[in-house]
Amino acid sequence: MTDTATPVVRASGLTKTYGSFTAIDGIDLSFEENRIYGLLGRNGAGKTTIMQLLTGQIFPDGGRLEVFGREPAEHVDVLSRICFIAESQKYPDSFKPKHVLESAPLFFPHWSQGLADELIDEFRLPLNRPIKKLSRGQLSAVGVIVGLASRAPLTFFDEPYLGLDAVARTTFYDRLLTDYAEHPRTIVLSTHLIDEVSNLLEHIVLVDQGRILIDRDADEVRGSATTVAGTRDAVESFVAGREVIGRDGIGGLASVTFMGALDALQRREAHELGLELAPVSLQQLIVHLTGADLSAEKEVVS
Ligand SMILES: Nc1ncnc2c1ncn2[C@@H]1O[C@H](COP(=O)(O)OP(=O)(O)OP(=O)(O)O)[C@@H](O)[C@H]1O
Repeated sequence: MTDTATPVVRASGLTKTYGSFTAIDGIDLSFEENRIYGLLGRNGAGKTTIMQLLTGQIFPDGGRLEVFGREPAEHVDVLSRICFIAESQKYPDSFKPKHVLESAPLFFPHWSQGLADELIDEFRLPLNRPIKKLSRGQLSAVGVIVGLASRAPLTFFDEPYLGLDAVARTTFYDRLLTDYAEHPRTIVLSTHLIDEVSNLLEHIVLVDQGRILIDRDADEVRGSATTVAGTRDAVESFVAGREVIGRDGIGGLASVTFMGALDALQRREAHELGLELAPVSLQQLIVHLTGADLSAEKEVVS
């Protein structure tokens, strides 16, 4: 990887309309090689549409798009480097998981059978059961296994966790991180479980109503807000006059998140008041930036 490498995805002014409705409104986007991107946003924001455009499944109505330097829909060699795990992947009626997993290596040149076999065990996937009889979580596991074992240079997961229990989701996140460390590639993860995947994400693209609100390094996004925790009175006096985006607490204890970072002096002041500076919840930040007000919702006051 070099700094001058061509981005894996480069889009400018990308637009997609459905009749008079503009689903994607002239966005600019660039995905670098070997990074994990979080594509975040509320229902209907345009996340799936962006992924469908980037994977050549639908055509843009305007703008320019290059994936691995080429227009994706028209180049088989580009498509062979992409894996897209859709939210509700459809399979032929007669298919069993073993059929999916037998055919996947034909599509993905970097396929790892060893990783697929380990994941089949970890997700306890019944290989011989008809796909239409699988539970929702087992169906999601099929997609997660294909997405990870494909080791495709550009892998999209569109809300891949539907029905997966907490253990299975943790397996997915852990395996994604360890395999990514050994086999770096570009991964784009669309999810609503923002806090759960927060530590995986290196870069955040926040979409709202077909436009991009944030396109920034995840640490920078986290650094754009601060959480202080301690006794309620001390916390409230410390945050007075600040732009509060989230409150949490119980009894005399409170934790409040506000926009902005603290300088060294303000950090010392917080320390002297007995306040702790805690990591910011990315979810709180995103909810705030996309318009909903959670400030009262999460507060637990006894
Ligand atoms: N084929 C279509 N015809 C008309 N409108 C569409 C079509 N596909 C998507 N849309 C609209 O485009 C917008 C973006 O949809 P999209 O599926 O990309 O959202 P999303 O961010 O993935 O949402 P969610 O988180 O709910 O899956 C929505 O308002 C949706 O109703």
